[in-house]
Amino acid sequence: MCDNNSCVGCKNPYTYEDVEKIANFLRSKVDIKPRIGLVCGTGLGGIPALMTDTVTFPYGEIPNFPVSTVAGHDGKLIIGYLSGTPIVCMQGRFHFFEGYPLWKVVLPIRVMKILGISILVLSNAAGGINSSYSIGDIMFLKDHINFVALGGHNPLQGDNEEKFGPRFVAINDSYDREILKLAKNTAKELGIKGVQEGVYCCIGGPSFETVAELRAMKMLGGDAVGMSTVHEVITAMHCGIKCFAFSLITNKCPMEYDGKNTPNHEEILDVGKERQDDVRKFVERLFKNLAQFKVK
Ligand SMILES: O=P(O)(O)O[C@H]1O[C@H](CO)[C@@H](O)[C@H]1O
Ligand SMILES: Nc1nc2[nH]cnc2c(=O)[nH]1
Repeated sequence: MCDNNSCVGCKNPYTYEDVEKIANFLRSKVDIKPRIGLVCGTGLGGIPALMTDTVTFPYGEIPNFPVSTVAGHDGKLIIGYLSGTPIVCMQGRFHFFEGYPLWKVVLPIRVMKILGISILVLSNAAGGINSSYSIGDIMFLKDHINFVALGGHNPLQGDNEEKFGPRFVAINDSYDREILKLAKNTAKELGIKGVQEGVYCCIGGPSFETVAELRAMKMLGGDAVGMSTVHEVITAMHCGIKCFAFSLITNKCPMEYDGKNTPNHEEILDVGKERQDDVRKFVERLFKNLAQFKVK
């Protein structure tokens, strides 16, 4: 094991106070107290354009923060307002496959917690496993299957930091039912087509899935697959943040051995661009509706 706090096997060295220092750095530069956090997935980095009164921090300028290495992830933390609500937005996230240990992938969520968020909205690009899904559909997550955690990698591993939450945390109710209801009503209000509700499977990546793996996921009840989100959700649940997540279905997964539907990152980015108007409209209205949402 190396000592640079970056390899997968490294134990999380960040105490609550270390994370607080990062939050204090941000607080020293901006007066806004964010209420909601937003994580923009692959190809969904256009959402921050909707924000007002923004202060932008490239990840490289935040002390002790990781940096984004994936195309479609700009690598900026933006604090400002969305639909009148103070928010903190990650324009680009970190992934396990980038070589970061999971505790580092989720570090921004703990920073957001200390900044004061009580709700986290996450987005991602995902491949559709459910045969009734079409490219461009928006799937609201009702649950997930986390193959990374089932395989032994969990962002909460290592010493537990009690100031964030307990050693053992229940995550059977990760996707807040009330926010999910609000999101469904929001999509209905706007007449957005192709809205689904389903189970997101998380793999480590960066290779996509084999046909046999996809068929196994389908048998287990998975509707879509990607390489992110669930680690952030686990961390948010650990420190008492309510979560809502949605996937943009950017491709149909290859469920047959016929060479069709082979996923590639460029097409995934293109679908993100094609659907950005509806996604932006939805996110803007969701945040407007969330402004009235009382966190219990
Ligand atoms: O989950 P986000 O960050 O949207 O990224 C998705 O897109 C990438 C594949 O093109 C993978 O990283 C997958 O997880
Ligand atoms: N793992 C995975 N991630 C994706 N992100 C977007 N599409 C896909 C996919 O088909 N598989």
